[in-house]
Amino acid sequence: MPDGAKPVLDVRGLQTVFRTRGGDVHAVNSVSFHLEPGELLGVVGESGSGKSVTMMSLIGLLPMPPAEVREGEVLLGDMDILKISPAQLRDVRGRRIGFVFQDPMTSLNPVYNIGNQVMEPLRRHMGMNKAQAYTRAVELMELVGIPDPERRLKDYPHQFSGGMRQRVMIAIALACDPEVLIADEPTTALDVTIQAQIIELVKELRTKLGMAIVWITHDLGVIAGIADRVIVMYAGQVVEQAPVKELFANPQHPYTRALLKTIPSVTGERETRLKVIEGQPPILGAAPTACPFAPRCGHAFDRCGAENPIRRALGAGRVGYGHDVACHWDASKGAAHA
Ligand SMILES: Nc1ncnc2c1ncn2[C@@H]1O[C@H](COP(=O)(O)OP(=O)(O)OP(=O)(O)O)[C@@H](O)[C@H]1O
Repeated sequence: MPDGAKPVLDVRGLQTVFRTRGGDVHAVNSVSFHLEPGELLGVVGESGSGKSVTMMSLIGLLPMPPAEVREGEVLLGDMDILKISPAQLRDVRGRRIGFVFQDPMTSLNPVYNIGNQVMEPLRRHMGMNKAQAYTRAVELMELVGIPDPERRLKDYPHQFSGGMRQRVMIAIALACDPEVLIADEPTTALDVTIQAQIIELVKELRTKLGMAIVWITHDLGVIAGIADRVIVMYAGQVVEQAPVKELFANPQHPYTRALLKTIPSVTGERETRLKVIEGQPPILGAAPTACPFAPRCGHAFDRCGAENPIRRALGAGRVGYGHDVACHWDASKGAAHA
């Protein structure tokens, strides 16, 4: 997409706080990113970096309270979906934005058969009658590679394997032909072979259907195989953004560099973790005023403890397009920014 063309989804300055008895938790701190038509945007970061809370905030799936979206805009086309009514949001969610989560067992209702659950969004959002919804449900089951769809629609979630349940979730997410699909660690609970099959399926569906996808994972190895562009999150902030090849070839942020070193490598028969990043991502009681990665960073200097760096573009581009990073240390020069 040329710089300046209209994104499908444009998230600007999103800030989400949990109000807990122990005080506020600043889970999402001024997050901005956009999604281009048909692209697959990877969102990476360790557990607790704010990936899920960001996505749940923007589709209104967080329990409020304790969560509170304090600031930001989420533009889906021209509509700010943070400002619409709960009923309108329910319609957007499911019809224009589909989502798939990590554990399909908790997302599927155990007391309804699969047919009911695949047909539900078609009847609710697309106004289909029972016969139309059934025909479309059979098509969807075929689309996601579930054999013998007519028989399988009568089955209940517990009669499906983990991988097949995730295929059902994808069928439900795609039922209304959404513009955006949000997949939050969709393969984490699955074993490696099934994981690879689901990733292949999503790649195939993307080519066939052309929707834009946000794929959340802590696994950069997965991202390398599927994403067009990546945002790296730390402490509820975007710390780096780049096209996938650029990110792997020329990582700038010390956190991204450390994450890249944690990609498992296969040595003989054994998978080894090369290096783990020492320490933990912080739980923030206030919006960060210093660089939240500084305590774990080998390049930190005075300024990092005093000022939270804002994202700056590498080269002539704009932040959010091309390559940008939020760091006081200039990786290309191996020195602090002037
Ligand atoms: N209900 C809640 N109450 C208080 N804090 C919460 C709540 N849910 C999430 N958080 C906090 O929000 C921050 C971001 O969590 P989030 O789940 O978005 O991280 P994540 O990057 O998606 O991690 P994971 O990969 O483990 O899902 C964490 O510090 C977490 O402790």
